[in-house]
Amino acid sequence: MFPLRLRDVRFQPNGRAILDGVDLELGGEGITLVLGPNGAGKTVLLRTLCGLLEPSSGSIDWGGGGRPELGVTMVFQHPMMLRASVLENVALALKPHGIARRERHQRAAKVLERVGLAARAGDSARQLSGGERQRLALARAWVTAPRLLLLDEPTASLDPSATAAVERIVREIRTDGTRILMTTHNLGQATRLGDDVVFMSAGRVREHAPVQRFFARPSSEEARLFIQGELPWRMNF
Ligand SMILES: Nc1ncnc2c1ncn2[C@@H]1O[C@H](COP(=O)(O)OP(=O)(O)OP(=O)(O)O)[C@@H](O)[C@H]1O
Repeated sequence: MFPLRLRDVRFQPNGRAILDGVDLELGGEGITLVLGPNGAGKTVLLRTLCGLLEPSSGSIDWGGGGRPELGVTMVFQHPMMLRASVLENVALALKPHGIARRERHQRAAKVLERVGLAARAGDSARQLSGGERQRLALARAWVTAPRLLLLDEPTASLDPSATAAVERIVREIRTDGTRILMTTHNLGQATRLGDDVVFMSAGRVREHAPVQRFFARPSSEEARLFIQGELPWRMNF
């Protein structure tokens, strides 16, 4: 599946360029943070990689082949919970993988322990708080051991302790061998979690750099201004 190469990828519904010629290459390991101002096309990029949106033109090369049917999973900013128990929400994610019901439940129970939701296994998933929902959504993805996990602002509406819990889980998923591509507006989070940064604006990738270098010496003026606009806010708290 890797290296994953995007060449001149465009998404232009009704002629408006949402992705305006994205070039990007991703190796098989680590956590890549996708940063950029509102409307830059970050979510659209993730949805395109997930197969939810079809590019208007350009090519996406998954390590020499097409997008694998299983192995790419996306967790949305506001994940939908099935009207079922917490355990069932996780176990059902394994159904397309052809795993028997009993084993689905066993694997789901193990993952729920890892995200700190074992005690809630029998509760209705729809009763969970925002932070618990995000942890459940991550468990649903993790249980399938995806090769690539796409996370769209997973901590956008969470308090600091729920955010820290999600960050810990994301690190563990990565340690288990999953490649992660994640959007965030939290620059502190980017420095805590990221190996590298993809900076987007106006539908294009302007910069792709190791996280320290991006924050210390952004190569574009636009990235520098973006960082300056955000960092004082982060440092005041
Ligand atoms: N399926 C779609 N069809 C047409 N336009 C879309 C579609 N999805 C998103 N857009 C538009 O594409 C632009 C980029 O949206 P996107 O959600 O990718 O931005 P973003 O960088 O994730 O921004 P934010 O940081 O605010 O979440 C927006 O103007 C949005 O309205």
